[in-house]
Amino acid sequence: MTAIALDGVSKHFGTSIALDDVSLAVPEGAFLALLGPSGCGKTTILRLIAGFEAPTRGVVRFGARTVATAEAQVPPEERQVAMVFQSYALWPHMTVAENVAYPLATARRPKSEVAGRVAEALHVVGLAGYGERRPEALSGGQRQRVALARALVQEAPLVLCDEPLANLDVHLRAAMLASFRRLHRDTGRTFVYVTHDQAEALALATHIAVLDGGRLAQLGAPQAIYAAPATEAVARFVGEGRILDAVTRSPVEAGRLPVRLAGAELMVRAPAGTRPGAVKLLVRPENVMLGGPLAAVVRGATYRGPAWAVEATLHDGQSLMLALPAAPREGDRLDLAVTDAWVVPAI
Ligand SMILES: Nc1ncnc2c1ncn2[C@@H]1O[C@H](COP(=O)(O)OP(=O)(O)OP(=O)(O)O)[C@@H](O)[C@H]1O
Repeated sequence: MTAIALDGVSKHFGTSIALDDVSLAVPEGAFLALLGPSGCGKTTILRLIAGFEAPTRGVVRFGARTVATAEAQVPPEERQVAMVFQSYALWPHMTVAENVAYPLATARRPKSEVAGRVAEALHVVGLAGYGERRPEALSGGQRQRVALARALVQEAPLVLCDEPLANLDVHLRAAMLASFRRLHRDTGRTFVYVTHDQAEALALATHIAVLDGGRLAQLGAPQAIYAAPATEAVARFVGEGRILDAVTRSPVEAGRLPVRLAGAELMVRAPAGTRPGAVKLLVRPENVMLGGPLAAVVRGATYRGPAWAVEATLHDGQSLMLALPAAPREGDRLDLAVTDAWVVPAI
């Protein structure tokens, strides 16, 4: 069953086009990450789903129910969505428990029920026993977990998150990623999660929608987006790697294609319909090994902890990245093999 669908949705703000003919659908229980650079339209999609904006064109549906067209919109409070913001949006004068209880109190639920559900939500986010504190007496990560508990305490089947980890340091982020993943799994709710951080999207999502300039560039599973980006923009935005010019004379057979790169023959993956001629080849660092037909010269290396990120130039002047356990010297010669690469579809 489809949880959320956008059908031909555009959103204009005056003359500025925030979204241009976006169609996407995800099933119930999905974790959809909206990913893309600043200004690509992520927050606008979230606000259209929440009901804070109306589409200029197109339809927003929750399951079979139409919640918005250009002409008519269901108001936010009738959409059964819970929201988690980057800024936490906690009331400073209320205790943690009162903050979490707020949506239930405004829904006039009986006190006995509220207390039980608040305690349960705080337990789920790992904050049992923190109910009587004020938000100011909590760390950033704890505050974000209060905001998460407040979203969970509502019976909303849909949880919308707007860059909830953007203000947290790297360790808290890692811990919160685990919390989000567990909560998604345990509650079975549908999450829509805005982020410009590809690592977050890859770690959390069942579905990633990559946006580029207000258009949907690709919707797919994290593994599919990483292994087979649909456009050059997606290839550059998700994961590391270089896009190199190569040439093929053959048609694709069973997804495989022989290409010529800097004088060497490689077998790579390619989308059906790739035509003979010039192609763009995405080569990721983890697929470049020592010992192969590509002569290269080291241009530089950056220490990354587990390995050195090395930039090497091929004899035609194009460069690629690889990981090496020890630092090479600039000017060192390497013989490289590319074990996997993807022909980025031409559009
Ligand atoms: N209320 C508004 N009025 C005018 N333009 C707007 C409004 N809201 C968004 N926009 C424009 O629409 C485009 C998409 O904005 P949106 O906030 O959805 O991007 P985003 O991908 O969430 O970016 P960020 O990661 O920086 O938050 C941007 O060019 C933005 O300037």
